[in-house]
Amino acid sequence: MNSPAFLEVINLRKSYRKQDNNEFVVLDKVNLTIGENEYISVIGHSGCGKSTLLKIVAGLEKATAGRVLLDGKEIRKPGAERMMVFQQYSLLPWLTVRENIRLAIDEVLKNATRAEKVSIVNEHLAMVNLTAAADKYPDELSGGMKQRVGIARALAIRPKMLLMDEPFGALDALTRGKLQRQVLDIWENHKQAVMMITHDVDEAIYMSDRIVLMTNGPSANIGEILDVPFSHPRNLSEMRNSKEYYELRNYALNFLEQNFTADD
Ligand SMILES: Nc1ncnc2c1ncn2[C@@H]1O[C@H](COP(=O)(O)OP(=O)(O)OP(=O)(O)O)[C@@H](O)[C@H]1O
Repeated sequence: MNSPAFLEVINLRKSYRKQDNNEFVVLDKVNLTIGENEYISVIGHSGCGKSTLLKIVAGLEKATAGRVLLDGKEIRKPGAERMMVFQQYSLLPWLTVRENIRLAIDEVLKNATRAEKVSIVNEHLAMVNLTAAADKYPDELSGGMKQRVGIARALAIRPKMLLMDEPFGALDALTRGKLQRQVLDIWENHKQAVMMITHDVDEAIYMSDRIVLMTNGPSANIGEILDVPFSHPRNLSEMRNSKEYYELRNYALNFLEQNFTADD
């Protein structure tokens, strides 16, 4: 089932030095590969190190030991081939929707002509249904719209890999469902490697090809990786009517329950 490795996380360890000078090991012996067109979700209890893992892949944090390779090359710093979408929208409030997306394109696609840049902005505004809101400022947008700008901005750079840290976590259930569908539509049409952190087992099953279940920290690592047995494009109501859906859901929930500690 696994496609050839595009992202390779090899024996990754991340620790911090505590105030008493002892080492606090967040992640230890983490091994993971992600295929070029694969959508992976990472689930685990709060504080187990999911964001730390994502930040190391993004190049925002350094591993203490081990290696992370993208397309065979070691990741040492952030790069435009890996774009990050955060739970909080991180838009520049003094720029319009269009300008927020354009800024990212100006920074990364330096050789594109002005006309090409305008066309990329328009294409990505349309992709997330924001054409009508293009000239609005972030303050004038709902949470779901802001998150769509963040996603359009990340995709506009045409990254090889999309890194998302609970991208739907701050949204109400209805908006979350709509945005999950939209992101899945985009991904089903323009496949790329995705690593998405979520706390929501249903979201992980709906969207991803494989689900990475992390053990609790300290020294967290990968407990199990579950294959999601549904092909794309996916239909949520059909999936929810199937036995496999509930078996997988229960399996993942049981895993998380068994790894529950007093700190959670
Ligand atoms: N800069 C840092 N210095 C010291 N400890 C840190 C630092 N960053 C993270 N940690 C610790 O590493 C552990 C993992 O944090 P991380 O944010 O990766 O967890 P998480 O699984 O993403 O949590 P959540 O689901 O709550 O977002 C936590 O115990 C956290 O306190």
